[in-house]
Amino acid sequence: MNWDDTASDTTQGQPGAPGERLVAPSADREDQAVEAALRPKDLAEFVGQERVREQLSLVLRAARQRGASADHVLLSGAPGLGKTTLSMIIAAEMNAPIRITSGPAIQHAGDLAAILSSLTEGEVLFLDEIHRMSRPAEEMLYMAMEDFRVDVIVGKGPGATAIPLELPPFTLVGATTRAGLLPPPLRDRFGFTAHMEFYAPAELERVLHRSARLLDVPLEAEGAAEIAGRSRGTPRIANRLLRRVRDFAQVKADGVITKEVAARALDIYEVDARGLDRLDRAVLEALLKLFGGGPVGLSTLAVAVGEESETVEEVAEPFLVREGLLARTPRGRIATPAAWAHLGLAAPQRGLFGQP
Ligand SMILES: Nc1ncnc2c1ncn2[C@@H]1O[C@H](COP(=O)(O)OP(=O)(O)OP(=O)(O)O)[C@@H](O)[C@H]1O
Repeated sequence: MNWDDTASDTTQGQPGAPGERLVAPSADREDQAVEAALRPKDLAEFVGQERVREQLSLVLRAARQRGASADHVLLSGAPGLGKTTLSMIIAAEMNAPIRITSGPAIQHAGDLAAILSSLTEGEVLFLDEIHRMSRPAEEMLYMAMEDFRVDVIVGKGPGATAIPLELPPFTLVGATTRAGLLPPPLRDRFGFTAHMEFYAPAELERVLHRSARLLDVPLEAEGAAEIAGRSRGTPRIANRLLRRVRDFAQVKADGVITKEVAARALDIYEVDARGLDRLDRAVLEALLKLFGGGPVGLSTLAVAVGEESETVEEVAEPFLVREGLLARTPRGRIATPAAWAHLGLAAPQRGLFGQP
């Protein structure tokens, strides 16, 4: 098979700036366009998250038996793990319509009142990034969740009056990256809270096989394993990598995604066997090769890789820490023995107190 000229025609615009990263967990425009087609439609189709699925299935079945709307549900977890998908499944399982909005879109209590007052009985309201709602809207939500009622304030100053507005029973599904970001009074008003975990490689393989079937892409078991291992525990990233590998398989091979095709394609896109991309590797390499594994301060490390401190701290480090390759200590960033091993370098011998 001839792989020769691949690097020159497939790396255009990849992966440089954080927004363009192939391994970014948040959705880009292409993801948004194709994700609807790949979303599982019911709980049985939703891969992994066994405990959440089991608990949610009980909550929904009990509500259906009572003929009532389901309890409010809070979903916490990193981007791309399936919170939006799950909210749509909740609506589908309850045979109810769904309204989708997000915290940042609700800046005034009036915005929320308008949405709440137009809900129909049993409707599911999905509020993404619920921790980013404005304070007055948040307070209005407390009452809406508990009593299915809001007070709409009319007028200003001493003449202002509160007009109570009855709401039909609805189910709020709130999503947040961290439940700890929510004020306790809001958190307490959810009847069911689910924390979504990163997916195991075998689960991502199932996600990939399902997506490949829907996209009509021939995917071998070992090809799926290769992509899953590089997908950072995140279905959205797995699906995105699958699309890039499919392009490669189509242009440079016979269309079938084998282990070799997947590895070769993702090497070209600089997503390594553990899911690190160019920026992650640059940070790790600087830490090991320039600073002997640390400790080194964040700003020094950032200058060494030619990035802003925030980019290193918010874009590269969380995954490196999660993978156990880098640790943040009061004295600075340090590499773990796994980091040396991952880059194929020998770790220096250290003295009792960490000095080389
Ligand atoms: N458990 C799963 N099984 C199969 N596919 C999944 C699963 N979870 C997520 N996906 C796929 O990953 C994509 C991203 O999922 P989704 O949009 O629900 O993530 P999210 O957690 O809401 O992300 P964000 O926080 O960025 O909105 C979807 O297209 C969906 O197809």
